[in-house]
This record gives sequence, C-alpha cells and structure tokens, in this order.
Amino acid sequence: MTVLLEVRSFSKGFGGVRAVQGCSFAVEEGSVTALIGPNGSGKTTVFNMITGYLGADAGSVRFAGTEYRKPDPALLYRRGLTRTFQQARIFGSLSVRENLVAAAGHRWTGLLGPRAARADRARADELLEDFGLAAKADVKAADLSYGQRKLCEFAAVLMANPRLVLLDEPTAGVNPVMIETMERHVRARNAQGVTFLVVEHDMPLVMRLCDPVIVLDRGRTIATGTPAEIQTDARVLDAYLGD
Ligand SMILES: Nc1ncnc2c1ncn2[C@@H]1O[C@H](COP(=O)(O)OP(=O)(O)OP(=O)(O)O)[C@@H](O)[C@H]1O
Repeated sequence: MTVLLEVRSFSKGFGGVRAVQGCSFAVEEGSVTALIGPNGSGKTTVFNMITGYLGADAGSVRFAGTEYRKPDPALLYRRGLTRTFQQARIFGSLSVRENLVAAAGHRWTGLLGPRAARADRARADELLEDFGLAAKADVKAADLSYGQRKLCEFAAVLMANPRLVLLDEPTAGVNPVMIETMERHVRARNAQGVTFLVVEHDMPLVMRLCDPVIVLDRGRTIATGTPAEIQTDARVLDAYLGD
C-alpha cells in the first residue's frame, strides 16, 4: 500500500496548553482512516495543521510525495487535499449550486470562459443529484437544514476531485438517517478511490466504517490498529476512562 499522507512530529502549543506534542501517523491511499481521541486530545488542531489553517510549532506533513513545512490550504486543495469543518463552512447567501461551482477552485475560470463554467455547473448538478440535493439547487444555502448543510459541504469538497478528504465530525448533531447517508457517501467515494481521514465521536460508526483507527491522547498518537484491536487496547481504554 502507498502512504498518501504522513504527519511527522507535529507539535503545537496555545499559550501554556500543549495541544499537540510530537504527533506522527500515516494514512494509506485508499483507506478510510479514523482519528479519534477524548475531547481536547488535539484532533481538530492536527487537522488545522495538516491543511495549513494553523502553523505548526514543529513538524511537517507529506502529501502525495511532497513534504510541506508550511502547508498552504489553497495549494493543497488544488493538489487534491480537501476538508470539511465541524460547523459546515458554506456561503449562506449563495445558492446550493453556486456553493458547489465556487468550490471547483478554478482561479482561471475567467480565462477559460463559459465552457468551464458550464462544465462546473454540470458537475455540480451531477453531485447534487447524487447527494439528494437536486431539488435544493437554487435554494440559498442558509436555508438548508443543519444536516443538509453538512451534505452540501461534503458535495462541494468533491468538486475539486480530491485524492484525500479530511472530514471533521461529519455526523455531529445530525439525525440517524443523515448518519447513514453520510456513511453511504463515504463508502461510495472510497470505492471510487478517494481516501478519507475522519475525526468522529460516533464510535459504532467509526468501528464499522474505518480501518485503521488512530488514537490521540493529550496531543500524542497512543495507538493505531484495526477497530477490533483498538477496542481492546489498554492504553485506549485508559485514555477514554480517564477523560
Ligand atoms: N485556538 C486555540 N486557543 C487556545 N487553545 C486551543 C485553541 N484550539 C485548541 N485549543 C486547545 O487545544 C487542545 C486541543 O483541542 P482540539 O480542539 O484540537 O481537540 P479535539 O480533540 O479536536 O477536541 P474535541 O473532540 O472536543 O473537538 C484543547 O485543550 C483546546 O482547548
């Protein structure tokens, strides 16, 4: 298997808080890898560092064979690394379709002209159909339900044909039907070759969807293994019970 993403000795402090301390792990191409850990263990901080939203105090990230000491979110996006956020980040005043077209990430649409715009629109409509949002294409994104916003953000990050998608708590606060929908879409895209790194607190979902599972505690990787291995790992049980 090929390693698509490697986090190397990440560290990050906020004042006196050591949020991430020498954290290292790898994500294999084609996997749905979980990043779990008790509240405050550093998962979102690690996501922010991988994608360049936060500068690391130390460490680097290697994606698709290139090492980045200061990752730039826009550059990584164009190179195939995209992410979603705990609170879906979409443009509320744009329509659902416009959100997807904007996420295509073309800096040169103006130069390519109407043909590129038409292609983006067609791809957006295809994704909206697939995500069951076709009827909402012209609705303002602000008018979507909470779960639909998360779906819209997920569909939008697929516009750039990513190789790796980082999902930050994709099912937090959504209803059970939406959890199943999210799971189905992750599985479908993964079957098409997209790799996922998922931060998620819904353990039954993690255990059926993800392999391997990486566990953080106090900013460090404390275990990596199959769901079955992780569930019986004494260090993991300690980390969660001590939470
Ligand atoms: N911008 C910030 N300023 C100060 N402290 C921060 C900041 N961001 C995160 N922290 C602290 O860093 C630590 C790790 O936080 P982080 O949000 O990465 O954890 P997490 O594992 O994602 O938590 P959760 O599961 O609750 O979302 C926590 O102690 C948190 O309070």
